[in-house]
Amino acid sequence: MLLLLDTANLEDIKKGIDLYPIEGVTTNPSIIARENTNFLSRICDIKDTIGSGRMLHVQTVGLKADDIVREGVYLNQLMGDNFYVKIPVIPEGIKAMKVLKSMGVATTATAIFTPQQVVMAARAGASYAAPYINRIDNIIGDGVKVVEDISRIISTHNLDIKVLGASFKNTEQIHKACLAGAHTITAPLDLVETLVNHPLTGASVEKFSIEWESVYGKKLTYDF
Ligand SMILES: O=C[C@H](O)COP(=O)(O)O
Repeated sequence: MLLLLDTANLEDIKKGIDLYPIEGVTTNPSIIARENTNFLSRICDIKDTIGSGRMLHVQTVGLKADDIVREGVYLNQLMGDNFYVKIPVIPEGIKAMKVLKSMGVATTATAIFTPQQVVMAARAGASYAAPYINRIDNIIGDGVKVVEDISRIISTHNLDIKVLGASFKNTEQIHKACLAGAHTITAPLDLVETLVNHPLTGASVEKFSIEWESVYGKKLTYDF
């Protein structure tokens, strides 16, 4: 179970990798546009910030297979290790996944709303599939059930693809997607923080400090 940050905000990425066991970053065109900055220099800054040991999944913007492949090859050469070209599961995207697979470039299938899209992406050679849990819930679907079905199809048919749960809006969706078999989760930093923070944890720590300080004061007893 891996945890990624779904953001292109450098401050959030720095804070996230400093505090938490973050294994990488995912972006899409909306996330980049929100930063309103130069796309390529921001992607390079993200890569420099996370290093080569963490994954980076960057989405293409082309709508034709040739354009997607051209973008993918360029970004892959620029980013080096641990890079995934994130491609929507439109027909031209599936074609691009096949071509990139034949060129040895790793891809992540995104904008997934149905399990059959994952079957298609897996056969086309994608390494990850990103179902949009909250966007499915928003159309009165069941995002977690889609993850469950995807996980079942992957294991039943021994497909070589991992589930990268995306589009989360609350902790419950993340919790249930993990139970449903999501291999990796991507979420913005504020949501990742809700996975750690709990009022009773905070209250317990506060009580420890009060009781310690009532006897020993604020100083530690260690002789560093
Ligand atoms: O690229 C995938 C994002 O996780 C989509 O998230 P969103 O539904 O919050 O825009």
